Amino acid sequence: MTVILEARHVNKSHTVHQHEEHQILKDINLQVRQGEFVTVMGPSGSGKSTLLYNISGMDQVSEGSVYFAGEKISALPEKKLAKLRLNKMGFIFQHSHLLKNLNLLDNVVLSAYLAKNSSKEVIRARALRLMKQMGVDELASHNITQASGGQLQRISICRALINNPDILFGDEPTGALNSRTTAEIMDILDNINAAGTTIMIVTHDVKVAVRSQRVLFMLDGKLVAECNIGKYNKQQDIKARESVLSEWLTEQGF
Ligand SMILES: Nc1ncnc2c1ncn2[C@@H]1O[C@H](COP(=O)(O)OP(=O)(O)OP(=O)(O)O)[C@@H](O)[C@H]1O
Repeated sequence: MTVILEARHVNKSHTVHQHEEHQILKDINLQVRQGEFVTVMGPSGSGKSTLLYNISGMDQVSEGSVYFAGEKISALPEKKLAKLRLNKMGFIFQHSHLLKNLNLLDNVVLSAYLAKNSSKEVIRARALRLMKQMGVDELASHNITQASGGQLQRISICRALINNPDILFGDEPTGALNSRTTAEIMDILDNINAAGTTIMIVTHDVKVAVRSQRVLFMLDGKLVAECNIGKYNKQQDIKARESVLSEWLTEQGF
């Protein structure tokens, strides 16, 4: 299958205490195939979020290269990179980061207005269609204080999908949700992945990781292990997948 995202010998350092260099990512080599659903796990502080931000072009690697759909994005000027992120990538975070001075529909359409690939009418119709699919269309004219955490996360998924991205990145997208809402959001992500969108998310939660095809494990800035659990299908016994993954995580000392 085609590789959509690749990291080659990626290092990332931050300067701390004025001159001291702190190396966060250490020689990361990684390939994500088109249509895959990959999760990244590991202890707090191991570098999971840093990995996500550096391979999605949200942050700049210190050394090494990142390729997206065959193009070396780690060398792109910021303007070109921003355009590529806008058109080809979607992002969801632990907290929805929606704008409080816009209603929820306007939050969803904003990045499509910026991308200017379609008319405003077409974009609004697509946004309402997405919001309907996610069960939040009735909240279109509400603001962020008038929706629950789960509803806001559905809205941020609509926002991430509005430009029809090839890949969806998530940094703890269910981290602030209860277990029932987590399962609902994961059902949505399963469907998005089944429709062809590649997904890569960082999570602490086995119940989230169990939905992915491949789990990468990070320790002290390095990718140290991976577990291939195969594509999740709704007929499968989720408990069996969970126990395979939990056993593997125990082996990693998690
Ligand atoms: N901008 C920065 N400047 C200096 N250090 C940073 C910066 N960003 C992250 N770090 C450090 O890099 C390390 C990895 O952070 P990161 O957030 O990537 O870890 P994580 O595995 O996602 O952690 P968590 O699970 O707690 O979210 C931490 O020690 C953190 O303090």
